[in-house]
Amino acid sequence: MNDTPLLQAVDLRKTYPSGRDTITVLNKVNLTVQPGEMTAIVGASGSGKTTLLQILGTLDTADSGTLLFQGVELSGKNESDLAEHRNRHLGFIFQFHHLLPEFSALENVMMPGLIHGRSHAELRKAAVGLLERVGLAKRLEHRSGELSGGEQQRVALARALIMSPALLLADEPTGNLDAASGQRVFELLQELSDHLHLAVVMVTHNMSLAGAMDHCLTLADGRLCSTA
Ligand SMILES: Nc1ncnc2c1ncn2[C@@H]1O[C@H](COP(=O)(O)OP(=O)(O)OP(=O)(O)O)[C@@H](O)[C@H]1O
Repeated sequence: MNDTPLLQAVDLRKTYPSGRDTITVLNKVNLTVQPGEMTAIVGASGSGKTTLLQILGTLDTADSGTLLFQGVELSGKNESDLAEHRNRHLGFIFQFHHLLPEFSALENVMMPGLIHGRSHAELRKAAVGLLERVGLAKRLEHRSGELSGGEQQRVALARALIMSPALLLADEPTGNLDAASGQRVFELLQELSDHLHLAVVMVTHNMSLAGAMDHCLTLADGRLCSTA
């Protein structure tokens, strides 16, 4: 059996300049994510959760430490290789979802696949399926700028999943959803994790969701620890 972790972060350190000083946001952060595992990251505002997620997604770099994906070190790769890595393996969902407001929900979800040359018919089918699963079957042709905040967040989730990523990095994906929609999004992620081995690393302030995931880790004082 291949037990190479999907993602492994070793001794990540990240500092930011702050006036004459530097602040250490991450200090020897270690994290291992196996295929299909759901990991919650919780912590106080400003503790570095978003910074960590961005580094795990290669959207930012650590000052030191190692990041491995399927056993391959990413640290030395150039930007075009990293972009290819993100497109092939990662899905992102952030609080600010960056949908294209003039395009329909369906077009927004299909967009990443169209850019990468997938067939229109196959993509449309997959996008419709995902939008149905996030409860937006009746909003396919709505322009995304005319959807509610929660609906836009669900479109963003469907878009993040259209390329069948191995790892979804999610920053507060249920933050602006009502409880029922948040629960539905969470159940969809659980189903994808169970059936398709989608791994999820999710920053959340929702402790009941965090507690329902395989692992719940707290970021505090630059360190990541198991939540008691
Ligand atoms: N580009 C930057 N330059 C300087 N400081 C930064 C930068 N980005 C983040 N920080 C600082 O790093 C710390 C961690 O920020 P980060 O956004 O990762 O926290 P967070 O845990 O995600 O917070 P929240 O829960 O409020 O979203 C904060 O003190 C923030 O001010």
